[in-house]
Amino acid sequence: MSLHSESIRMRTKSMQVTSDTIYALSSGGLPSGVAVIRMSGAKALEVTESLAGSLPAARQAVLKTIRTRNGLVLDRGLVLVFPGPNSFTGEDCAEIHVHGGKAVVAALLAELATFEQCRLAEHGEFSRRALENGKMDLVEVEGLADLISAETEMQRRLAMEHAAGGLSQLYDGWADRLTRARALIEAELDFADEEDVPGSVSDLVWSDMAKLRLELADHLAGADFGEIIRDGLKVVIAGAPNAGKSSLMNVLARREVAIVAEIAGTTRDVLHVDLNIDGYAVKLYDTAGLRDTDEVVEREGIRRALRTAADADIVLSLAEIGERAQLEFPGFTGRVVRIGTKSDIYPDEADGDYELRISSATGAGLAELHALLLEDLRGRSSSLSLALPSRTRHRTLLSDSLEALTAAVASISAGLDIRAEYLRRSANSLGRITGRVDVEDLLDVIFSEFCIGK
Ligand SMILES: Nc1nc2c(ncn2[C@@H]2O[C@H](COP(=O)(O)OP(=O)(O)OP(=O)(O)O)[C@@H](O)[C@H]2O)c(=O)[nH]1
Ligand SMILES: [K+]
Ligand SMILES: [Mg+2]
Repeated sequence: MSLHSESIRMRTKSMQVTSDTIYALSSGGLPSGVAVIRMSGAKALEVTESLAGSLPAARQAVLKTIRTRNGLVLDRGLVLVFPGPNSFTGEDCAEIHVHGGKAVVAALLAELATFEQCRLAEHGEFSRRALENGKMDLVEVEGLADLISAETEMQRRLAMEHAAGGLSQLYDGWADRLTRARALIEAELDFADEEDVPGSVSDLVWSDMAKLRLELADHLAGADFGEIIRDGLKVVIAGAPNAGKSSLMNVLARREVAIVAEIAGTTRDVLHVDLNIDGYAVKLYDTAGLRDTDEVVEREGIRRALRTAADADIVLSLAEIGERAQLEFPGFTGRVVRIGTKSDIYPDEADGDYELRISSATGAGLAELHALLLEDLRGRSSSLSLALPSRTRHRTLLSDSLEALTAAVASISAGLDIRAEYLRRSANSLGRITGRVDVEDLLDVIFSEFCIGK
């Protein structure tokens, strides 16, 4: 077993480790044209053979009649086997593709349950086994989960980058550089009197580490954008009562999400819809109109409105063009877009000082609002690459790694052993993102690049 899977096994020890063969309906809701039932574990092939009469060649789809052990025909369908370790989980795996009728699938699952040591898989258990067997690292598993829940094109691309190992490759590459630097330093420390070690490698090491520090900082700066792609851009509609906030929400959502009325103070709760703006997920919030009031429920609504605005990426501050309201959003440091509403009844272009003038009634200005949001989104990324961190977990560990690397580079007057220790910590934090360890690599580099074992 590799050190990698060893470390993951240790980390996941608290999880249930069993030798059960698991099965599940891996395709979506029923009824459907085809339903895929997946199996993984020691008995997967034996069970498949029992159901299909014989086993197809590895990784080849063959049409079979699927029967219970009593000879009752369940269905005809494609059968595939993936003997381990060349499978998704690393264990023996099989797939049976049957017709996606509820009774067909129920009958097949019931038959599977009759086999010893076979049981229905728990949530994510196939992926967990793949992780435990070193088939995927943590970032890839997270990416796979994101890929399955992706609803917009950008979410899909980001998830694909993670699931396919793009991000892991980056982190592994950096961890290798840190390990190499440490190896060179350790060699200088331990074997400085031996001839085979280059005299002073320090300059090379530290200039590469300074470069790596910049790359890491640059990458970390992309976390904001990565999180916005994954979680959606938070856009909050705020403004005075009757400014037309709920009307805008409804027209952007293309359905009657919020109650619209002439009565000021109609909206109390924070309402929310998910939009897809050219492939980007946008979370749009409608909030209570902001004003001084003694009414208890409305006051609570206003408190929630301000709290939601404080958390926003963008606040759309709406005011009826004739009203000229000036609003404050305490705690919010992002972009406020001042929007004048009901332009259909205020045709004078010179009225008020607004970035945009809209009418939810006629649709005027909505294309410009759409363009503004899209431009804002695109402006948040400095590169075209989607190898971006997208979770708080990534951000925290990358910050730890950067902090340690910064300390290593900056501690010029400290001993090499101390600086090497900072490098170790930096690599360790990267390794914790993907779930890899680097001890073995360190030894490999030391013993392969220098003939110090003489
Ligand atoms: N002419 C015109 N009327 C509008 C427009 N947008 C909204 N209104 C009207 O303005 C009134 C208030 O609209 P709402 O969307 O409920 O306003 P709001 O900002 O959500 O109000 P509160 O929830 O009470 O804070 C309603 O009578 C709407 O029909 C518009 O673009 N043009
Ligand atoms: K209203
Ligand atoms: Mg409203």
